[in-house]
Amino acid sequence: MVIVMTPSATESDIDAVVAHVNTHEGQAFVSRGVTRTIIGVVGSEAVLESIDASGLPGVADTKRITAPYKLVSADNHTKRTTIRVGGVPIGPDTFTLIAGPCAVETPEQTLESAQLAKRAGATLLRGGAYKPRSSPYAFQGLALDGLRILAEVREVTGLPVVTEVLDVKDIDDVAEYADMLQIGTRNMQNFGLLQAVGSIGKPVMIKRGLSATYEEWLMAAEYVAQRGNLDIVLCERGIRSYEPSIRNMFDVSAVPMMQRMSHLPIIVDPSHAAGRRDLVVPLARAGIAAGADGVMVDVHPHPEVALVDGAQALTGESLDELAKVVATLPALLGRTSAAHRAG
Ligand SMILES: O=C[C@H](O)[C@H](O)COP(=O)(O)O
Ligand SMILES: C=C(OP(=O)(O)O)C(=O)O
Repeated sequence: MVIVMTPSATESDIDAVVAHVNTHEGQAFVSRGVTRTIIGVVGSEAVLESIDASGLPGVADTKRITAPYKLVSADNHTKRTTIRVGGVPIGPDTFTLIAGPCAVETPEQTLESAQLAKRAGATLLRGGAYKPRSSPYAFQGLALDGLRILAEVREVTGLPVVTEVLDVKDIDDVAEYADMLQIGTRNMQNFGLLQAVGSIGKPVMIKRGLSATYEEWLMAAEYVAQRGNLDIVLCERGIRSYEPSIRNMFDVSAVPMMQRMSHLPIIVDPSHAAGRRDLVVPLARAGIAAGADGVMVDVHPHPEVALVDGAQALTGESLDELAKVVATLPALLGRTSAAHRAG
């Protein structure tokens, strides 16, 4: 970490900062320049976490340069990044709705879901062909057949496809059909998978791990970036909590925090956070209001017979309600809707 002093900082301001660092068991190295003084601070992660010098007299800025994630860090980025998925932008100036079925079940169900999604304002289609299920006896997805269905539905609707890859052995297949590859919550720290998707040159969405800290999440993104791929979208999807009436605890702070810690786009998935239809739109509203660059939701034409996560799928009135929110709220916050732009 470095602490940058203002040009008018006095010797006693500098001494006070050094004393502050020392009382937190850090080591301070004072470097005096022509116009200002910079204090380098060395210490363990915990020590650096505990030192907050930002409010001390004469301090202009504090910068952590010891972050274990560097390429995805906000440091040295004056503007947050916009990435493109099949021509659709995701970034700070636009708002992107990604919607579709949790799982690809049949060609008809996928097409109907995509049409519902598009009508609600989605410009990207989500849908899982490889499903990460808690039970090995639960529906695991249609695999390659599911990918082919997604590609057919893309042809008909024009919606680029976001779909999950679970295993390194499937990356080539998924990359052949997908416009963006999704790393699910359960694989956020599957480092071999992260490195492998980082090498294929297609956008990657990284969902926050079930109990991951912000730093762990960004280190996961760093694994992808380190392989040369900076086209990464972060997705907050709720974390494990002790509250049984909701599936996961939607962490709205993750949105502004990711925007402070990283230059990458951040979207939210209120469906997997809530696990129940009646909470999806309120959580989507909260995510958008907090500054999310997009929202990803599950939709299904007949949730009562869905093979995965029917309880959280939007349909009918709940989907209409979401459509109203995405048509109005992002614009109020100065965002334009992310229309498809080729190239
Ligand atoms: O996207 C859906 C996931 O595969 C699903 O949420 C997994 O959860 P479950 O297998 O515990 O139902
Ligand atoms: C499995 C999914 O989500 P998560 O990894 O967040 O559970 C999904 O989006 O299909």
